[in-house]
Amino acid sequence: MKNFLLLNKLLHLYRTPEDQTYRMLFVDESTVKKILTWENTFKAVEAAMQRVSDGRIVQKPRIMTFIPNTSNVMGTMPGYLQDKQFGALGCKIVTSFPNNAKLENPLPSVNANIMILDETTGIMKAVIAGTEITTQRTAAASAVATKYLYVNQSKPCIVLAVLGTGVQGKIHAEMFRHFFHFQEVRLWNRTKETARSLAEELNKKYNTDSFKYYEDNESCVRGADVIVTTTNSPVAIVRLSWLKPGAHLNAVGANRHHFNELDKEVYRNGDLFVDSVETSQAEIAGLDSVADNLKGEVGAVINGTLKNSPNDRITIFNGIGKFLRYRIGVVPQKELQILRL
Ligand SMILES: NC(=O)C1=CN([C@@H]2O[C@H](COP(=O)(O)OP(=O)(O)OC[C@H]3O[C@@H](n4cnc5c(N)ncnc54)[C@H](O)[C@@H]3O)[C@@H](O)[C@H]2O)C=CC1
Ligand SMILES: O=C(O)C1=NCCCC1
Repeated sequence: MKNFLLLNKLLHLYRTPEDQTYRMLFVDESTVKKILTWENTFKAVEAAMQRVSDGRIVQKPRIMTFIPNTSNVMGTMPGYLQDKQFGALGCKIVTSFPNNAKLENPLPSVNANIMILDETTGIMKAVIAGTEITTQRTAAASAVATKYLYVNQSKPCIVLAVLGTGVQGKIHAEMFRHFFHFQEVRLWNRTKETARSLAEELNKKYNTDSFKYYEDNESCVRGADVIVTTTNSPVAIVRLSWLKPGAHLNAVGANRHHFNELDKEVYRNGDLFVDSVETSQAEIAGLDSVADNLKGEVGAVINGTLKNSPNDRITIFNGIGKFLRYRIGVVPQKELQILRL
């Protein structure tokens, strides 16, 4: 207890030679939830993607520490983003412990904290709880990619299919309906009951019947305009023959098995976009096998330096190459104002 109090005191009162009263701020999850909106998260991620592609970001591939004999992993993601509104120097630590959901008192499987440092002195200014930021930022990255690779091409936004209804599945279903007004949002999950109860919860929340629960992944995907995969599946859950020409996919899930949610044939017959070619090449195992289909960065499409795919091509956004830039990029203006206090 004594140690805990001491640690707490040290954490909250960081002394510097210039300013003996410099205080470090801790922004907890409930404060983050009050500050973040889907709109400002979207804008921050959009800006971050652009900065990646115009070179105003310093960021090396994340370091993943795998815990032996488990599927648990800790990711360390340092970086610097130069941007008047969203910029910062910092590091996110995120863990993915898939069995947290099975605990007697279940916890989210993905948990994160973000350290923000002063860019002129290098002194730590704040620790921001990063779980909600990670949740929203990941879905916003898929939404930005979908906007620029699909929606802006005047393609239909009638049916959305979401495979996997955990934390990411839920936020993708809600955020995509919010931004793109899908008439039908199909939900599939390995444990059927989870998808059924999420459909029920969201229909109630939005007073609608647009959220539909599907018993099998094939019927969920067939006929969908946009597909999102948010699972830990080590085997393909989407096949090429189920897809409409010109459909768009966001592959969010899987860490060590990056390409496994989508069948290889999907990659071979689609155009693949990432958030950062450099970090994706370093991180995505097997990227070489589909290198011919890697078109480039979403940020380059936004910046107008990369052409979009023809309308009948399948497009894929592989969300695994994005690291700290979004964690930093997603710290919105209001939060930075708090940090400056
Ligand atoms: N690219 C990124 O920046 C991020 C990626 N992720 C990844 O997205 C995925 C989902 O994350 P969360 O929703 O936070 O996790 P979660 O634990 O809330 O949900 C996991 C989902 O995967 C499903 N699932 C697990 N094993 C499966 C299998 N063998 N086959 C089919 N479905 C299976 C579960 O039923 C559940 O729907 C994870 O792979 C996670 O690592 C999550 C956050 C950020
Ligand atoms: O980038 C992230 O954030 C995550 N990536 C994979 C594991 C969960 C969080």
